[in-house]
Amino acid sequence: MTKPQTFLALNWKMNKTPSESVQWAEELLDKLGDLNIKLAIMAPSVSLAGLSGVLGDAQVGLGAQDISQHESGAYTGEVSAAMLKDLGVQYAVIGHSERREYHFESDAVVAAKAVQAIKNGIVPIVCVGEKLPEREKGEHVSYTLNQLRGSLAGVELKSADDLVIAYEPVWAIGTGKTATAQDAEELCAAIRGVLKELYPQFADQIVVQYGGSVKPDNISEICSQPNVNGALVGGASLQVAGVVGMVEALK
Ligand SMILES: O=C[C@H](O)COP(=O)(O)O
Repeated sequence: MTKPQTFLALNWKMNKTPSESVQWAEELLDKLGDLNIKLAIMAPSVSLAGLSGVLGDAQVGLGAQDISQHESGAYTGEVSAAMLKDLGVQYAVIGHSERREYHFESDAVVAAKAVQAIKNGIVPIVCVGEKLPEREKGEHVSYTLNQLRGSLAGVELKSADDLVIAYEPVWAIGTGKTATAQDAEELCAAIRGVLKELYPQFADQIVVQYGGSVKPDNISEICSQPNVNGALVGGASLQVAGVVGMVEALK
């Protein structure tokens, strides 16, 4: 199987003001050489317009960190997929564990958001992954695959490029505890198995990322696993040097 192109997605979470974002992106573009991978910034919604202006048609893509499950209407505070698309947004993180935990997003809500994204030409990066108790009970595979099936209910694809999955074990997020490359491969391979059932014609080419304390030192080993096609990175994505380090490590 030919692996899909490696995709490094930078999830800034709730960091950087709009003006800091623009300055950061200008510095990154200045320091980045030619890319042999896909690279995109997942920014807070208030920073997307400014970033869109800076990134333009450059080789760095633009993503949001969430999307409304609704098309439009009386949903105060929500941002629709169509609004994001209009700004030039190409990707959206959907169902991140922080949204599942702090905003009580269920698998059904995650699936509805993924449907909205695809309908509007935005690629959802659908996040799944177990917490520590499931890992300790040895239930991490079944838990994550159940979550995946629920989060993809009713999600239809026209091509492999319509969807990205991120496997993020919650115990490894922001803790400095990285899953081993073998842990990442175990789950990413299992995820691909479910993708083969759901989307047999596209599964081999759907990008499956790993996320959780990824940094320049460990990204290469993790992404060299057969079923790992990139990373969703939080902490190490906040400094330009960290991003340049990860891009270099993947060369
Ligand atoms: O979306 C990114 C993940 O939550 C990983 O965050 P982290 O790299 O800070 O552990």
